[in-house]
Amino acid sequence: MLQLAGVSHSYTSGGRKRMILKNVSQSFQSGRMYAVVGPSGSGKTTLLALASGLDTPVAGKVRFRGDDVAEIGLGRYRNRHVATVFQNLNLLNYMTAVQNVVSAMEITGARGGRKKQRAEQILTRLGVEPVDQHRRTLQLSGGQQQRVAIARALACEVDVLFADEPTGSLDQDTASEIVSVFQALAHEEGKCVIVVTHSREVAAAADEVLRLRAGALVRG
Ligand SMILES: Nc1ncnc2c1ncn2[C@@H]1O[C@H](COP(=O)(O)OP(=O)(O)OP(=O)(O)O)[C@@H](O)[C@H]1O
Repeated sequence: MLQLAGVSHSYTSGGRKRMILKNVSQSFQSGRMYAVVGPSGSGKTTLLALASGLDTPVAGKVRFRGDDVAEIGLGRYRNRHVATVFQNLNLLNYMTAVQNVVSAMEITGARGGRKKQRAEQILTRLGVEPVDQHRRTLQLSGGQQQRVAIARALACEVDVLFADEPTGSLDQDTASEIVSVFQALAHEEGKCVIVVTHSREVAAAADEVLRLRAGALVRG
């Protein structure tokens, strides 16, 4: 489904170049949940940015179903095939949960009518109660906001879902519920779910744990 082939990346700051990822190769399959772990600053978010088409590696390729995403076009790849739940969620807090999901459909150019009904269906599937679907997201709990952010990401029928530290601000019970949502998306809906996390519980729930250290990505 998604493949990193010899991916390297560096940043230059203060005139010095620092290699963050060194010749990383890894395949990601549909129907599986992956956890990317590693110490702070090891390059987890960088890896996510490259794999999700937000940035281009300095060397190597990111392939989606065999095609180089640079050739698909990063914008098209991001719009049609992948979605990301960012750490800060990026919700429009003055809007309701449903309006947030509908606006994501409009921004990404989702086709078809009945957007509101489709948004309600996605939110219901993710466990947001009907009464909460029509409240402003500002009034929702952290766990509910996280579900709305996932629903927004799923507003288009994407194949790959990325999440950056999705349980960082949640209590343990709510975090477990969100982890179950990711597992269900992988195992029941066949999505490829890639989660960057510091949490042992999230890592333990993944089908595969990938560890970043000194620019290399290793299993386990
Ligand atoms: N745009 C940038 N310009 C320069 N350096 C950057 C840039 N983005 C990230 N870095 C540096 O690259 C390194 C890897 O950052 P990254 O955010 O990928 O790590 P991380 O593993 O996600 O860290 P954390 O767990 O703290 O979120 C860090 O040293 C960071 O300061």
